Amino acid sequence: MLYEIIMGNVAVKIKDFVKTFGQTVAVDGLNLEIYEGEIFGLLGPNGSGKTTTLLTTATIYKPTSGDIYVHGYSVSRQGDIVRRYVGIAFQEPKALWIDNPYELLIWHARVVGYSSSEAKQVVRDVMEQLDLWEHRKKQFYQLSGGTRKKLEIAKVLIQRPKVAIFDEPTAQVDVLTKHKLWDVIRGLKAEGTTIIVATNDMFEAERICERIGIIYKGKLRALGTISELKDMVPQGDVIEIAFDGPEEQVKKIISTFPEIGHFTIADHKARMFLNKGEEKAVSIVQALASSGIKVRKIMIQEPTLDDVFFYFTGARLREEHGAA
Ligand SMILES: Nc1ncnc2c1ncn2[C@@H]1O[C@H](COP(=O)(O)OP(=O)(O)OP(=O)(O)O)[C@@H](O)[C@H]1O
Repeated sequence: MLYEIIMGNVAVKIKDFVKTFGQTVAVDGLNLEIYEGEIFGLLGPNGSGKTTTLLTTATIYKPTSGDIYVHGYSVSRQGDIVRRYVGIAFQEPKALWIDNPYELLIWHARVVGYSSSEAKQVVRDVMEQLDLWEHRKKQFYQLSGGTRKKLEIAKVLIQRPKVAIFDEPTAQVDVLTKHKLWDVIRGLKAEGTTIIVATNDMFEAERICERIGIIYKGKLRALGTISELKDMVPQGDVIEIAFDGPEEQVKKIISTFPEIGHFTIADHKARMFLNKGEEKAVSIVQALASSGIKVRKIMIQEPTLDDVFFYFTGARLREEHGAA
């Protein structure tokens, strides 16, 4: 685990939330609570309803039915108050009628309440922090994908909202920049910010999210910490042991462990499928060793988040959008 999770006050409560666009049901009865100070990940492939949920939380859309509450305030009825709590980094910069990144961030800083001189200072600080300063006067079309993402994230850093929302913050961004942006997000968490990240990248989810909601076709399919979700996959862990000794004997020993769902033995290698493999591996190795079997190599593999996603949805995250 990356962080200790303390389930505290609810920062965002999503209650029976439905959003339709014409005939399209984008979100279909979502219920979810996000706790103050956590990094929560909404994990799902393109089109699963993540952006719609985030944009509604940020009061850009209104729910078709149900509601979302931010620190107790309804996005449907108290949007003005909700907007004081929420900041969002969109998938792509908007407001591109503004001349350049610097002017965009100055405009944003003024909107969120900085005076003119404060705005200049905070914009410069944040642009320097994100290595954006050299791009400040460029045209938007000249910016790389990574720089555009940073620009959106800069808005959140300027605003310092209580609830910070990031919609696919590192999609199509190079690895170095990804790490930098993840550090920025962790830094906000360290300051006590509640963070919601929408992602279809399981590595991103593993790196930064403490709890995850798996969303697919507008519905929540599973919820938990990453290790809880992995443990929910029946016999999701694999222990592979290479050994010297008679295979028949190894088969007998392994059969005495009821927690091993099934196993195969071939070429002096046993592959066992079970849950909580890390906890069980020691006793399996001890049982083999005390019967005179020499264990040459042991490998424990837990399910990937893609396996978890498949278990709950029948679909693959990777296939549907090709995450690296
Ligand atoms: N403004 C809109 N008008 C019509 N349909 C929309 C609109 N926004 C989203 N949808 C549809 O709602 C569904 C959910 O889309 P949404 O953007 O919320 O998913 P997502 O998981 O965020 O995916 P992506 O990463 O592609 O944004 C999709 O079928 C999408 O086509």
